Amino acid sequence: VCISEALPQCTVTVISEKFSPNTTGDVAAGCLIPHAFEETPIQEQKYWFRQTFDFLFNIANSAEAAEAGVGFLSGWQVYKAQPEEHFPFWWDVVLGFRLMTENEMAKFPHHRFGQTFTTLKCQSGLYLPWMEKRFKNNGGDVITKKIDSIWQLNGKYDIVVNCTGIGSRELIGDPLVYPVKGQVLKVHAPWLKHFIRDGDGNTYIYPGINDTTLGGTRHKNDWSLLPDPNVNKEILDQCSKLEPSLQGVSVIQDMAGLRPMRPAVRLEKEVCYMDGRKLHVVHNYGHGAGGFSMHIGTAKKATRLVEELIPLMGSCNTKSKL
Ligand SMILES: Cc1cc2nc3c(=O)[nH]c(=O)nc-3n(C[C@H](O)[C@H](O)[C@H](O)COP(=O)(O)OP(=O)(O)OC[C@H]3O[C@@H](n4cnc5c(N)ncnc54)[C@H](O)[C@@H]3O)c2cc1C
Ligand SMILES: O=C([O-])CC(=O)C(=O)O
Repeated sequence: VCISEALPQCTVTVISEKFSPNTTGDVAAGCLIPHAFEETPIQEQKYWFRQTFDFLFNIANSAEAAEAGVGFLSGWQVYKAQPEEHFPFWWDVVLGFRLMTENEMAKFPHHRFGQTFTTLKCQSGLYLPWMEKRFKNNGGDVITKKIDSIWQLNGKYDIVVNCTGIGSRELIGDPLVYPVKGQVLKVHAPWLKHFIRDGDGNTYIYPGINDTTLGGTRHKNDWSLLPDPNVNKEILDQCSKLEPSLQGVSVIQDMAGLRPMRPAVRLEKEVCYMDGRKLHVVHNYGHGAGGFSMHIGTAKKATRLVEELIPLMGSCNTKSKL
């Protein structure tokens, strides 16, 4: 979407094995709360988060909010022990961040410290199709296909933008990207209006438009996309401890997805060579547990990298194909 809007001189084709509702993003809670990447400078992560927040803030305030599935969500992040940082790097990007009062903490007898703020949430089942429509309205083309080698694209496209998430492990042979399986439950709990997240990241409750997402698990190097019924029980138990009104709640669906974890998001240009052939690639993958929180910031950077390559294209006087 960012490339097709910023670089109208290019024709853009999205090729993917799976589209919504069958992507990692469809499993995600879609809440904007960043997870820090160890090896990406914090100022850069903050900038990506701010760009993403500003983009979704505008959608949430527009007449398109309902169709796009984007809205504000307030809530509590609570900790069993004092966290290292009382004010995380993103505190002044979200709205109204403050520490919780003793009175508020009384709701969480097992926790000693808390933060409260308003952030944004994307209902992925609405947001992803809305983005796809926006892309097609810009003239973008969509093809459903698995790519076994990036060289399949050589000659057909001038630049390849690699956004394959965990697929990059096989497609690009990147050993740094690995799966962290996450399982969530969609439940019917319309009385809940605030999110509750344990700061350890292992228990969260995110009210959405049509349902509430309960999570979440983090199983490193587990490639299975099948939800585990025992884990469902654990999620319900943990979430009911945080929010006792969830005891006996009716479960609509269970889902699992693979977070494409990496020490840093890979956002860079690469020139690949094979048998005398040359292919320009822009990588944009490895968003781990923060794909929603950072997606517009990283997409804008990928767009700038593509823009830098355009003058090098033989066909730059006509239309570049991506
Ligand atoms: C349980 C859970 C909860 C989460 N909650 C949040 C949250 O609240 N907030 C947040 O910011 N993030 C959250 N995330 C993380 C977020 O979902 C991911 O960071 C994000 O979805 C990654 O997006 P992506 O487009 O890079 O990868 P994906 O969504 O996996 O998309 C990659 C696409 O590439 C395609 N592909 C891969 N390989 C190939 C190939 N060889 N050929 C063709 N196509 C290919 C796939 O079919 C897929 O469509 C959560 C994740 C999980 C699992
Ligand atoms: O941690 C959260 O609050 C949601 C999330 O990003 C994940 O499960 O990956």
